[in-house]
Amino acid sequence: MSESVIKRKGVETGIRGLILLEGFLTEAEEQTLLRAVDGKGWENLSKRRVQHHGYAFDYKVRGVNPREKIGPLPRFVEPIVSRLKALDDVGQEFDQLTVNEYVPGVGLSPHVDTHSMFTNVLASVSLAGHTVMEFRRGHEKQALLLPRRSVLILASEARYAWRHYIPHRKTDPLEEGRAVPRPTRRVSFTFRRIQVNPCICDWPDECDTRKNEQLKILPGVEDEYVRRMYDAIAPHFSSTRFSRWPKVVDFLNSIDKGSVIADVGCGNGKYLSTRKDCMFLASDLSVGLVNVCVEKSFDALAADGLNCPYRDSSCDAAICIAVVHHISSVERRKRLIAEIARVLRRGGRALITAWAMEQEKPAKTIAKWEKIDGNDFFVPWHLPSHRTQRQHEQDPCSVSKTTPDDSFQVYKRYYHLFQEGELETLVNSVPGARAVDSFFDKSNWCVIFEATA
Ligand SMILES: O=C(O)CCC(=O)C(=O)O
Ligand SMILES: [Fe+2]
Repeated sequence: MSESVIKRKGVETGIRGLILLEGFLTEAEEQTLLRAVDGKGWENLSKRRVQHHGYAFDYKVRGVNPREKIGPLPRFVEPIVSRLKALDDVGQEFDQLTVNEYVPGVGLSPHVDTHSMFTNVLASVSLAGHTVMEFRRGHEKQALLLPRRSVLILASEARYAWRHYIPHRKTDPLEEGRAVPRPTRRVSFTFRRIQVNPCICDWPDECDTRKNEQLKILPGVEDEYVRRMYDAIAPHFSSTRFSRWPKVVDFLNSIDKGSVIADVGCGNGKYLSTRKDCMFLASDLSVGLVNVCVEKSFDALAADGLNCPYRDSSCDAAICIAVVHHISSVERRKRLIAEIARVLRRGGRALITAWAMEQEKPAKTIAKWEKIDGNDFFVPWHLPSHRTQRQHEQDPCSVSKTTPDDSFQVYKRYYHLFQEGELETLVNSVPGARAVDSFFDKSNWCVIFEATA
């Protein structure tokens, strides 16, 4: 088909970068494509059937692993892919194809195709029947009929800033108040091109690359009431932290000899000598605590657990003890788990522990702590004045208090306390992590998870 017979529409929706080309496929081409996909295996999702070609699609990350290429796109789509490439508005080769099959009542939830995973242009061809796709950006909403054999091209603003979805219904209200039933079947071919570089689009609010960058920045509360607080109290804190928790020791003892174990948030390094036959990669956000480890002749480096300085799949096991409760948002807590899962090899296990809301002696703990909001608290640390680094200086993250016999500075420590089930849910919400055990121990919630990717 020559480009001249293609009727351009969609620009009138006011969505910049959206183009709808009607009659993009001939009836013969449509039949060929449908026969080809029907001859292949479908994957059943909860409501629709799908096929993925080029790269496997992972719905948890709404994208693909660029290293897991299945192969080139199937031969039967080659003519379509070259015709799309020849269009001025496309001008690129596609290497990933998702085929979706919809029956009446089944739609697609609002989403923006993951910025960091795919390039600037997406193309979706409608076969076997039409649908109505809706687009949302803030309070703006537009509906567009996608006729059978048309192709929808989403580029720039339409691709990056507008959410698209197909309402889950059996009829669509079209113009003049007419209710038009959905066809018995619609099959769409969505073509994308994998991208390996971070997204540099102009729409940061919908951009996962930017959101991830943002997550790397230490928020003020963690900088002041975690990092600097530990720097200030490190030697005193360390002098109170020598007993090792039996559950952590049990976990470490379950790991194979010769393993590489990441200790993310290693504190004063009290677990680093547990397994002489394994290698520990120890890190902590607090330089003060890292210095304590170094003074004990351990190797440790100052690094944020949300940016572990290790290669993917480089560790066999990990521990992250009493760290995640110091992270001040759900997104950042997820990022910590995701980082641990990333550095673990597939099947590698991590033990993660966090202080519980369900404290065993609430009168001595929660009742005395300063509630910030929800399950977030400031927990005091009393640092005797003779242990302060700068005895005459007032550390900005502490308040001085004087008792008749001694004087000390009180440091506030930020904690998000976990409720029953919360840590497990958090772990399971992270792609590539799956909780395999969960228990309560000494006012802590503990989860052992496995890296699945
Ligand atoms: O069915 C369609 O046309 C769109 C599919 C889609 O948006 C997607 O798979 O991301
Ligand atoms: Fe999409």
